[in-house]
Parts: sequence; C-alpha cells; structure tokens
Amino acid sequence: MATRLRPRNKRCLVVGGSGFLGRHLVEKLLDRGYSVSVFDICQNVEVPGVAFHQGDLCDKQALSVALNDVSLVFHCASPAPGSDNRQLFERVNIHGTRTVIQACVEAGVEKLVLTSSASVVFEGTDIKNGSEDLPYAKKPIDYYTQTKIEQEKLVLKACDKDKGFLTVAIRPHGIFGPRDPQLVPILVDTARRGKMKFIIGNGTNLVDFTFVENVVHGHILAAERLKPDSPMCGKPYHITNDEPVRFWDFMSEVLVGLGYDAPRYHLPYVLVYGLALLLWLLALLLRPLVSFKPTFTPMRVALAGTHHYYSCERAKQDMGYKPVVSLKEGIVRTVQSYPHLRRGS
Ligand SMILES: NC(=O)C1=CN([C@@H]2O[C@H](COP(=O)(O)OP(=O)(O)OC[C@H]3O[C@@H](n4cnc5c(N)ncnc54)[C@H](O)[C@@H]3O)[C@@H](O)[C@H]2O)C=CC1
Ligand SMILES: CC(C)CCC[C@@H](C)[C@H]1CC[C@H]2C3=C(CC[C@]12C)[C@@]1(C)CCC(=O)C[C@@H]1CC3
Repeated sequence: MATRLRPRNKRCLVVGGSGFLGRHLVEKLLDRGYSVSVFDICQNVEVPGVAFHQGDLCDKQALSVALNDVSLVFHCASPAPGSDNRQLFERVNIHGTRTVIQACVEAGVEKLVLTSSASVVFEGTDIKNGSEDLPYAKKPIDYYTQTKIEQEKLVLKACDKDKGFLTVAIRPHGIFGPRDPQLVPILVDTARRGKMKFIIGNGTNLVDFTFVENVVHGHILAAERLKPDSPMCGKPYHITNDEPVRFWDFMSEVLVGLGYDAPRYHLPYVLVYGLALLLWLLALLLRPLVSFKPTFTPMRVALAGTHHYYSCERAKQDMGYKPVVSLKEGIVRTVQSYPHLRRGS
C-alpha cells in the first residue's frame, strides 16, 4: 500500500529509531503494515521505505516537521546508560522528553508510547517479582535512572483523554539480542581483558533478561490496545521474558556460546561494590586531569549481585502480552548474530 493511502492510525514516528531497540521496532512496524518515519540524532543505516529525520529531540521545530501527519509516536531515545554525563541525561531525558510531549500535543498526535525502564524502581537492593506498584527509587543509583524516573513521570502525567492525547510507558529490563551495542559487547570486551573470571556474590541471584523482539512486541501491543476506555491510559507496564534466570548462568551461557570460559571464582558482593564505588569516586575527582571509565561501575555491580526480576502480570491482563521468543531461543539467536565477537576472531 502506498504510504499516503495508509490510515492515519498506521502512521508513526520512532524517536530514537536508529538505536538498538528502535531499529528492531521499525522493522517490525514495517512488517505489520505501518508507515514509519524515524527521528534520531544520528543515522546508522538507511532502512528502505522509512523516512529519516535527523535532529535532536530537544529541538521542537525539527520534531514538528517529522510529526506532520503522524498519529502514533514511540519515544525510545536516550543517552547510553553507561555515560556519566549528568547534564546530557537531564537535557535529553527530562527537557527533551518535555519537548517531545509539547510537539506531539501541538501536532495532534493521538498516542505516545515511551520506552521507560524497570530500573526506575531499582535502588541497588533485591527486587523479586516486582510489580508496577513499587514506588520510584528514592535514591536512584545513577543519573540515567534518576532521569528515566522524571521522564516516565512527565509522559504518564501528560495523558489527557479529554484532549485526545493518550500515553503509556513500557518498562523493559535487560534487553538483549542481535545488534545490541552494550550487553554482549561489554561482556566480551571484559572477557577478552581477562576480567570475567569472577562471580560477584554467591551467583544465585535471579534477574530478567528480555529478548529484543519481546520488547518490540510489548510496544506494538501497547500502542494498539491504548484506547480512551482502556485501563492502560497513563500507566507503566513491565515487559520481560517472564523467565527470571540466574544472572551468572545467563552470562556464562553467552560467554560459552561465543567460545569464552564461564566465570568460576566467587568474590564477596560487598567487597566488589565498595571497590566499584571507590573507583567511581576516584574517576570523578580525577576527571579534570585524566579520564578513565571503570568496567565495574556501582550500577553494574549492583545489577550483577542482586535479585531484580519483575512481574509482567499487568501487561498480560491489560494488553494480552505474552513473550513471543523464549530465553533459550533468544540466547541462541543472539550468540549466532555476533560471529565477529567469537573467541579468536
Ligand atoms: N538496553 C536496555 O537494556 C534497556 C534500554 N531501555 C531503554 O530503551 C530505550 C532504547 O535503548 P537502546 O536501544 O538500548 O539504546 P541505543 O543507544 O541503542 O538507542 C538510543 C537512540 O537514541 C538516540 N538519541 C540519543 N539522544 C538523542 C537526541 N538528543 N535526539 C535524538 N535521538 C537521540 C541515539 O542516537 C540512539 O539511536 C532507551 O530509552 C533506554 O533507556 C530500557 C531498559 C533496558
Ligand atoms: C562487567 C560485568 C559484571 C557485566 C557485563 C554485562 C553488563 C554490561 C550488563 C548486565 C546487565 C545489563 C543491564 C543494563 C546495561 C548492560 C548491563 C549492565 C541496563 C542498565 C541498561 C539500561 C536499563 O534501563 C537497565 C538495564 C539493566 C541491565
């Protein structure tokens, strides 16, 4: 069907559509017959049939051009969580999201689906089968989490049935899959530097890792089920694989799949967390003189040594969500997609 003939509710814009999740979302939307445009600060590849708008989401004018005749917006742009740049996070995740909301309202967009994060409730201590009713983290563990909280609040508060502007937030956790720029590449880099020999803590902590196609499925379901009379308006939803796994079993499976040794020796969690905190402080203090980025940040150590898995019961009930790819299958497909990261290549 020619783009201009598609019904208005099938015309969408993916803000952050050049990123890992964004590109998978764009591909699935195209498969499902949507007319798709992308707005991103950078263009990694050209996707046939997709109009690309290059710009910063803090620039309302640039956004407005991209929003012309669009009724559905997915906002999945964010600076990389590994960055330590507080100003960048505040500018993009808070002020930028405010700009996205304003531009959407002015352009007459009907639905805004935000990619939030399950980490908005994570404070570095155990979460077991956490529901969406958990309070936001009072002491967010880093600037990324702090600004994701503010971003989610802004989007959910903007939901206004009377004005015909509906919003919803998807909270994925530990997304992995082909083309992921962080989880597998960081893991392999750490292994290649001989630093993946140790298990932090006793190794029994359960976490969620979510295959990217399940996250995409959750976003599209949310967009399609979001209606003025649905319970979804202005609500957050966990989207996971619904198969919590031991953090260190998951890491080991990926490492072994790529030809590396699984970590074996245990280190006490408190010791590693303390060291990571010390290194982080040192990096902060020395920043004007020398710049170094520790691999084991307090956030990563906390994620590696605690339970953090979430219930997606609400998504099942309100939007009929069910993962479409199992964890086992997701790991196989992910490992196959990284031939260049195999040991010896
Ligand atoms: N990767 C993960 O495990 C998880 C990710 N998320 C969220 O999912 C979303 C997507 O994450 P990923 O695809 O992993 O990240 P990514 O880094 O691959 O993609 C983010 C995209 O946003 C774009 N972007 C950044 N700043 C921008 C700006 N000022 N204006 C326009 N575009 C801008 C980037 O160019 C990039 O293409 C993010 O909101 C992230 O917070 C949530 C939970 C887990
Ligand atoms: C060096 C090792 C101890 C850990 C290597 C793997 C990590 C890079 C990843 C394990 C869990 C991942 C994760 C995220 C990023 C990559 C990991 C830390 C997020 C912080 C990405 C953004 C979110 O919203 C939450 C994610 C939680 C899990």
